[in-house]
Amino acid sequence: MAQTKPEKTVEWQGRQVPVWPMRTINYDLLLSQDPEEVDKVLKACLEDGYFQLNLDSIDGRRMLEDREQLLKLMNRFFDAPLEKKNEYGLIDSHLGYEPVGNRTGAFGAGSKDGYEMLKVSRDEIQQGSPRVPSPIKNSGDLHQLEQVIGSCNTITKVILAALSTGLGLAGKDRFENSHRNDRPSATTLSMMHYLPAEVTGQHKVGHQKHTDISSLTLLFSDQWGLQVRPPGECGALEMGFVEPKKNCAFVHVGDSLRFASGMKFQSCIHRVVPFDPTEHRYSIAYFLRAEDDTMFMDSEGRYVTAKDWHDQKFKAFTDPWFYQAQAPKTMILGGMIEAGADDPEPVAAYAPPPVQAPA
Ligand SMILES: O=C(O)CCC(=O)C(=O)O
Ligand SMILES: [Fe+2]
Repeated sequence: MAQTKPEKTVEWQGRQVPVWPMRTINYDLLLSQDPEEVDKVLKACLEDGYFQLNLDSIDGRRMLEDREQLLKLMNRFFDAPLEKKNEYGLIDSHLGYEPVGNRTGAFGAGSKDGYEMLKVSRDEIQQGSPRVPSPIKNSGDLHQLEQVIGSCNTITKVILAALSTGLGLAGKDRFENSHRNDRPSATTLSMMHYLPAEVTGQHKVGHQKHTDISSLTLLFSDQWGLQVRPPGECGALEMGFVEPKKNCAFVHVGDSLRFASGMKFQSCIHRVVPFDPTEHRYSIAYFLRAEDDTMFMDSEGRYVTAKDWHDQKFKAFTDPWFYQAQAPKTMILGGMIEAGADDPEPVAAYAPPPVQAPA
C-alpha cells in the first residue's frame, strides 16, 4: 500500500513491531466482477502481494461456517494420539501428516518449526478416495472436508478470474485455464496446529520466512502470529504483524502466480512467530496450485513446470538448514528482493520459564 512507516505498532518481545495495513477486498463485489473491485484486487497483487478478503455476504458466509466446522474437526484430529495422526505419514509433499519440527523454524538457522500439520489433496477429495487418517475418516468428516475444499476452490477461482480480467487476459491465456479442476495439481487443504513453546521446547517455534509455492493462498486464522514483509517502494520493509479481522481471510499471491504474471505480481514474504507463546494457534490454508504440467519461467530464469517448482521448493523447505542454504538463493523467497534484517534487534526466541523448586 505504498507505505513506508507503520501507523500502528504492537508490543512483541519487548519492542514495538509494525502492524502493516492491508487492502480489503469485498468478495461479494468480486463475484460480480465489479470493475472497481477488480481494479483494487489487481493493484493489491501488483503492489503488495497480499490482501484481506471480506467474506461477510451470503456467499462468503458459507465459507465462514465451513471454517468453524473445520476447526472442530481439527481440534479432534490434533487431540488424537501421534500414531493415529501419523497413520500414513507424509504420503506426498502436498498430502499427509507432518509432525512438529520437520522444517526450519521462525528464527532461521538452528530453529525448527513449532507446528504439526495435516494436508488433504483436492484431487483425492474430487476422486472420492482421500487418504486421511482414521480419527477424521468417517463420512461426516469427509463431507466436511469436501465442503471446505469446494468453498475455497470457488473463492480462489473467483479471485483468479478477476486477476485475469484485470490484466486483460483472454481465452486460453486466462489464469483459470491453467487451474482446471480435472487436471492433476498439488492443490491442497492444509490444517496447522502451532504448539506453545513450553511443549515443543524453545528451539521449535513458528514457521520460517518464505513465499508460498502456490498461485493463491486462502488463509484463515483468528489468532495473531502472521507477519509479512511489505515490498514497499524502496526495497522491502521490516517484518510486521497483520491483524486478523473478523469475517476476513488473508490472501497471498504465491510464486506460481508471480511467475505466470511475468513477475508483475509481488509474492508475499511471510512467517509465523509465537505472538503469545503460551497459546495453541490454529490456522487453515488452501493452496490453489497450477496444473502440474504448467510451464513458467522461475526466479532463476529457468523454464520449470509447476510440479517441478513445487517439488524443488518443498525439498528446500524441509531440508536441514545446511542444505537449504545451498538451494538457489531465490528459491525460498520466489525471487523477491529484501532489504535489511527481519528484526532490527536480535529476537530472543521464547524461552520457557525455569521450573521453580518447591519451597
Ligand atoms: O499458519 C499460518 O498462518 C501461515 C502458514 C503458512 O505460511 C504456510 O503454510 O505456508
Ligand atoms: Fe506460507
